[in-house]
Amino acid sequence: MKLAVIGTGYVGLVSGVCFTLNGNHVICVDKDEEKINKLNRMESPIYEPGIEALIEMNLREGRLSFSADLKESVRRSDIVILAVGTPSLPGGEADLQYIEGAAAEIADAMEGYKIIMTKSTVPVGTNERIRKLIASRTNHPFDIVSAPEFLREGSAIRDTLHPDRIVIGLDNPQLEPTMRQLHQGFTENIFVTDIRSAEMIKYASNAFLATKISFINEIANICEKVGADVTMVAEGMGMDRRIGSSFLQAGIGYGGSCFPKDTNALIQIAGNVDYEFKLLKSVVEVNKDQRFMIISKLHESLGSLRGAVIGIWGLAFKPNTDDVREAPAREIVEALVAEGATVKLYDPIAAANFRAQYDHPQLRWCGVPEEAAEGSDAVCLLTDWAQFKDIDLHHLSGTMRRQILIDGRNVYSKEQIEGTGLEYHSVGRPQMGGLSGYSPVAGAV
Ligand SMILES: NC(=O)C1=CN([C@@H]2O[C@H](COP(=O)(O)OP(=O)(O)OC[C@H]3O[C@@H](n4cnc5c(N)ncnc54)[C@H](O)[C@@H]3O)[C@@H](O)[C@H]2O)C=CC1
Ligand SMILES: O=C(O)[C@H]1O[C@H](OP(=O)(O)OP(=O)(O)OC[C@H]2O[C@@H](n3ccc(=O)[nH]c3=O)[C@H](O)[C@@H]2O)[C@H](O)[C@@H](O)[C@@H]1O
Repeated sequence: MKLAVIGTGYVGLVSGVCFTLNGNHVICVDKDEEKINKLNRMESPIYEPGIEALIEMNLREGRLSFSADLKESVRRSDIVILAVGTPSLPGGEADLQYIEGAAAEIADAMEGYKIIMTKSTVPVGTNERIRKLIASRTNHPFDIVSAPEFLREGSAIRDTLHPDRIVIGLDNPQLEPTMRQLHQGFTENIFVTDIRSAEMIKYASNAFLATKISFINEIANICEKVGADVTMVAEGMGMDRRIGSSFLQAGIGYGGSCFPKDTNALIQIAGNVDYEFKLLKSVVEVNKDQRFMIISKLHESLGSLRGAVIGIWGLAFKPNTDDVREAPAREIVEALVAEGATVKLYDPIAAANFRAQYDHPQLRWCGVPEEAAEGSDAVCLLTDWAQFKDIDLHHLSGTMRRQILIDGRNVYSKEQIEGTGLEYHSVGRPQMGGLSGYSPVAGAV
């Protein structure tokens, strides 16, 4: 089959490249000519392990091409996939301007029957809006399919090629065989449903995962006060298959381009039909507060932060990505600057993106994690990059002005901390290192 994928962000590029692997011909389209030029030079505009090798292989084998010409690409395709952004408007609801703009361009380019498949995350009813919009601009026949995407940044290729499930929302049952053929080899678990339910499955899934994270973060906050260890609690909970062990890692909360945006959008979707989604509102509120736990722990150890030097390890919203969209690090760094600290920042790949969005005379940019720690009063680990696990903490402690390590992602074990001389604080675990162990608050036991 011939596909045109509109938008070369994570979703468009990764799904476009992966659709070539089961024999389809794919044109990845973007109106951003800079991105298309980069891709034609076999350079990926996104950081995703393995993507450049796949681009190179498929370009060479002639199954993949890149174009800024949407009209021509649509004309040459049987299936047109919408993978443009749906960012948040100031009120939280999804901004559909890119979806509507692309749909109008597709309609104007059509010269025959097309399947228009939406991979972007869109509010319930959007695919029907797309249908009306296209029908108002062309007499050519077409069908609409909702195919929400569940990939994660950093493991996007594996998630696409080996998904837990593929969700397909359609109202023309004759499309089902084509949809199965399109996804052939990815998984047998293809869940076919109606369009509105497919749209809702995407928001409900992201909201549920965000809920698990905020839930375990609140349990962690309680664990700290009662002397329990949240990593043990999560492990013990996760053994119950009804609960599951994933997304129970306590820390400084979720960030990224999707959970914050999609939870707010679902609150709005509910609000539009006069339903107050109280649970999800709390999930968002808990997440907003959780990052400031880092600042509270710094206050506990250092008192005032005026004149303090704080090292920051990790700026990306999670490891294996250079994405800093809605990264908790941003507000933490801003708070440190506002309190008068000098902040030494290190991230293996996201520093340039972070700096492009936020810079300040109190910030010092570091090339290695040890440099960010040197002369610091405290180091705060905000992203669980694998490299941090292997740092020589004994040596590090000797280079710091005060030996305080605040681990916002529970990376280190008791064994790694013992004997380093570091006063170590993590999330929801009994205190280890320089200070004495936990002392239960009155009434807790
Ligand atoms: N980033 C992720 O990990 C995931 C994202 N999603 C959803 O997928 C959608 C896309 O997200 P990202 O891939 O992050 O997108 P992105 O926002 O990074 O990129 C979208 C691209 O579309 C292009 N574009 C916009 N209008 C266009 C037009 N009319 N013609 C051609 N190109 C156009 C833009 O230039 C941009 O390069 C969103 O709805 C998002 O919620 C879903 C699952 C995972
Ligand atoms: O709709 C989307 O865009 C995507 O959003 C998330 O994917 P992603 O944002 O790439 O990253 P995750 O791995 O889900 O992590 C999100 C955030 O939650 C945090 N997290 C995750 C898991 C956990 O146990 N604890 C935790 O704090 C991470 O540090 C990160 O900040 C979903 O996992 C994908 O299924 C979905 O397709």
